[in-house]
Amino acid sequence: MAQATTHLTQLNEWQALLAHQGDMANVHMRELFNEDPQRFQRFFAEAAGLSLDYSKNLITAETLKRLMALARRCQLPERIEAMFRGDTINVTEQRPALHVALRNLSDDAIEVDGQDIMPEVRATLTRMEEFVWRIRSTQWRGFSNKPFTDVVSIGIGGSFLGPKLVSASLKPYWHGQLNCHYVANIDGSHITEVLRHINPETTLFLIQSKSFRTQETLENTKVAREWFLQNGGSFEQISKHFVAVTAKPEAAIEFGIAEENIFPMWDWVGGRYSLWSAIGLPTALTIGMDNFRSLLSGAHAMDQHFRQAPLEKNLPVILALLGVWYGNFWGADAHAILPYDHYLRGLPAHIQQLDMESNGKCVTQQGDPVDYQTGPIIWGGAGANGQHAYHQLLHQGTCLSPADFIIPLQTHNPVANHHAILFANCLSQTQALMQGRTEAEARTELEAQGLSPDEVNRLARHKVIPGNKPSNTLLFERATPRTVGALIALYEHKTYAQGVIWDVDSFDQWGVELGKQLGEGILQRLQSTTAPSGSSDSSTDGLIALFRNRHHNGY
Ligand SMILES: O=P(O)(O)OC[C@H]1O[C@H](O)[C@H](O)[C@@H](O)[C@@H]1O
Repeated sequence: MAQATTHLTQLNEWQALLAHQGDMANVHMRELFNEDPQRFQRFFAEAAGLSLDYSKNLITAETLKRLMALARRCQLPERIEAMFRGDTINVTEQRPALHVALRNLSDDAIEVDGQDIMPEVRATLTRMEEFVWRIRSTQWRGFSNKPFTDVVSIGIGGSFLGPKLVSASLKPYWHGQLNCHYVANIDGSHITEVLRHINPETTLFLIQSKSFRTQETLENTKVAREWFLQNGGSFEQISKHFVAVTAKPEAAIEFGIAEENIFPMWDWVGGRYSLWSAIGLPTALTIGMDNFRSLLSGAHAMDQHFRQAPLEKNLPVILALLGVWYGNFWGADAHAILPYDHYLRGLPAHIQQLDMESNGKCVTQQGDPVDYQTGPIIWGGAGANGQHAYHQLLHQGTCLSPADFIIPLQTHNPVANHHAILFANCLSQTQALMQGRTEAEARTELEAQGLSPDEVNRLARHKVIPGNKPSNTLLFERATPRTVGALIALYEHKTYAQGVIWDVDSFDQWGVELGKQLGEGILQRLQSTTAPSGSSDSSTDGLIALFRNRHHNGY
């Protein structure tokens, strides 16, 4: 879909932001807070059980006005509607991106090619419900008639990170009898370590692959099947233990999965947006279908907010525009996701795929090279751990990485005074990033410690913290299925809104394909038992030779 921003950087709204950044360049956030006692209330928004304090940003009301003007000029409201309507917003693959349909709990129809897709979505949820019930109630058992104790999900990328994040986030809701494991990597150690601890009689394998042709997933599935057959299982019993989720059922059947054990996926769901589909089965098995539906309802609440709230109060839009502000006007090329919640520690990895695979693009939807920065490097980890490691760079380093601090008001595990201490750590970080410490303050502190004037002179400048580093604080009551659903959907929509501003296709991932294509040729050269034919660059050839010397003496 063409939009009005082919020359984004030439737009008046873009130029106005450039000029405004010049005005803001020497303003310190300390001053902004001093000048306006209402700053917290002014830059605070809520939706779907999430609260966003975005007052600790390098912004004024004027900044927001100009960012909103850019969003309107880029037709963001129309593009949001286009996504919900099922328009072909994935232009290179010529299809809609309808993850919102998977959590559409309203009665509204959503059409793809004139066909309402909601009946199929609802029917799949009902099938999942029945399946989850049969496993959890022990109606469906393993080959020796024992109930299942372990679920192993085999999948990678979007068929791994999302469900793994949700499973870990909702550990307090796990069914006591079922353990959940994930195998993704084509590194024998991953599957070996999982198989080492489970029993084939009581293990259910879920093969998760939209395309059903992902090398890592298929190779790991072969290993799992072989292990099953060598440890008491038979060919006839495979259907009791192997279930697949895929948009290519014929490939799964050919691979040996029983037709009745295949759950559908659809072309109109991107892998990194698929945890809401049957790809969420490992999660649904462990937390139960009621909780899985709550997860969907949280995401649905965020969907409605994204679709209906004015841009000025719209959480995903605010986060998206702040990202544009820093990436395109302040030179930031990274963004940190810092969950202060043990259960949410997988969030950075999921958002990393979601955001970087969606907006790591260098041409517009029309294929023209962009002359501005698109998606940032997403990184992060759990707080407070990071404070004792990489936060140093946030405080005193030379690169700018705005950060989202994410923390619940209440913990699932009230141990001693831990949660208050955790909360205090989180707030002290955002405060330190914002206000920093001046040289005068550093000197006063050193003098108060009784240091000599020489020592004060020697140390003061090292103790200066520039501050003025932007952060958002995202709060919610507790990590429940509903809030986790809303939180993930928030980042999905932020990603889409940024893709709209940058005019990129947020739903394809052609860059990933090149490595896969080259990998096939290299594998052949590594494994051929005769002298390998073909050559490429000297580095790759040299590394291939090292591997071959180790594995095929003589060649
Ligand atoms: O679900 P699959 O078809 O196996 O794909 C798994 C993953 O692999 C690909 O390489 C893509 O980069 C991901 O977006 C995708 O989620």
